[in-house]
Amino acid sequence: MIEDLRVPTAKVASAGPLTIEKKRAVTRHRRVQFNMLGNQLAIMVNSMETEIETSQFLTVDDRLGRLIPLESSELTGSGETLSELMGSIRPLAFEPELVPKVWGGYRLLEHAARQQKTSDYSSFVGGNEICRIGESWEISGVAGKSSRLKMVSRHPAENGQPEIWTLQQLWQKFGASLAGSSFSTQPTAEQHPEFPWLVKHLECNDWLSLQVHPAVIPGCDSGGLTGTTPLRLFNPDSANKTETSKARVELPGEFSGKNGKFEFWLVVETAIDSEIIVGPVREDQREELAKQVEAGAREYELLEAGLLTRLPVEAGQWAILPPGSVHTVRGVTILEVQTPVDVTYRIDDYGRRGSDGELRTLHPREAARAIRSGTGLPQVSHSLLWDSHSTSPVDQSTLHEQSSRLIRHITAPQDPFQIRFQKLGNDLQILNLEEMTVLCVIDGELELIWKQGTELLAPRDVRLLPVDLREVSLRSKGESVSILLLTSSSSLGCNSPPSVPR
Ligand SMILES: O=P(O)(O)OC[C@H]1O[C@@H](O)[C@@H](O)[C@@H](O)[C@@H]1O
Repeated sequence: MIEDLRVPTAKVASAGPLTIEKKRAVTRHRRVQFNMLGNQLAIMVNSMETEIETSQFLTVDDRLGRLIPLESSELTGSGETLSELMGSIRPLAFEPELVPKVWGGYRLLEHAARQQKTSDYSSFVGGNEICRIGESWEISGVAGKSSRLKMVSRHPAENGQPEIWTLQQLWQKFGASLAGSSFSTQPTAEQHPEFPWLVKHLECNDWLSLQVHPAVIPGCDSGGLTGTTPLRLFNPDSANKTETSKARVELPGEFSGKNGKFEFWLVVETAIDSEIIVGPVREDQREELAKQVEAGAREYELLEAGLLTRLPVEAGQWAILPPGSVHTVRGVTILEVQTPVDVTYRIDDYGRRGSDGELRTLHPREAARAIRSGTGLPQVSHSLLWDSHSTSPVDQSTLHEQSSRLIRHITAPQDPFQIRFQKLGNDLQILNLEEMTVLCVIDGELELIWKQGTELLAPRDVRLLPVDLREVSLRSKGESVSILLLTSSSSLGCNSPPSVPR
């Protein structure tokens, strides 16, 4: 039987993370886990030996249903600068967070286990049963899902436990060390600046939902949720596994406008049947696509109508998906960079059921609205999407070859972030950090050298390079290494393409 969970109120921000204000997260001898299943909050009650108490506010990590402390920039004993906090300034590594998905696989899980030299996979899924993992969040400042810094602080908290910093906390406290003073990282009355990028690895073993992301998250756009909704409790001990609580989630009537979700995908690995579906193919199809989506059209109908196109994909191709682009993909692992908006509207999910056994929710109305307010056509590299006579800006990247190095600028200056792909040889290259940079290793081994240290990075390793590092040196350990560099749009227009001096 489920005991009194004493959940007073929960505020839902979009369909994403919940913030629950409560003094006791746990009933006697039971651990309570929270999970967003579709549009419902599920609460899972596990028998536990010990009681977990917290006097803090909690946020709900809706990926694995774990409770995590609410973000706070009020950590104590932490030093005044990033350098003091960490002993010295260095590239920042974060704990990857694995997210179960119906379309996922086991490669991200295997990779995480290899990294930590463990064969206990269950530790990566919160002690739950091993399941398909679709996403590994590498760099995130998204509220309630902010990445945890791998390094332990030099200053243990008073209770002797090392402090665990999240990226969002670092961003708010040491924003200038990370990004320079041009970035505003302090909250104002109107806004609470989030870390500007979200970096994930995706393993899409099966098709993602056919989906679209919004250009703007308008008022009342709560992913289909309005008013209040009863909490659904998942209880593994009860016969029908679920019970309904009297507690209700209070949904805000309005969300303030927020910039939408712009996505970049680099295809890293493919299978035999790797394919991508995107649309609209032409601007003049946007309204028709929106109409059919609103009327509940399935993927095959949209393909038959020529409103979407289906293409084979290979490793090394990339896709640029501005808000309002309809897309899905299968048979790939992907490095994904996006603006930090965790809102997806599903058009078709091929009748799949989520971990709760229920059909995953579709959002035809919201999806149609997102398509109408789209800000550009989806682009897939290598001119695969449009034929060579087309004037569409299929491949807007510019290519520079310098001896053993190859540099490709993928994004356009007006895009919300800048992506640069580089292939390096084993001669030393100096990267001047004029702005905060995220470094992702795609293929090969990379030696990363900075003033006080050096580190050997492998494929799928991701590091945040604070601007205070000033410069790092890069060198391939083998014949060559492929890396992706992510920077902001701020300095773009002026010094594009940025130089990488020897
Ligand atoms: O709604 P599902 O199918 O789970 O897909 C959701 C996922 O879609 C992908 O395209 C990306 O946007 C991911 O960041 C997102 O989490």
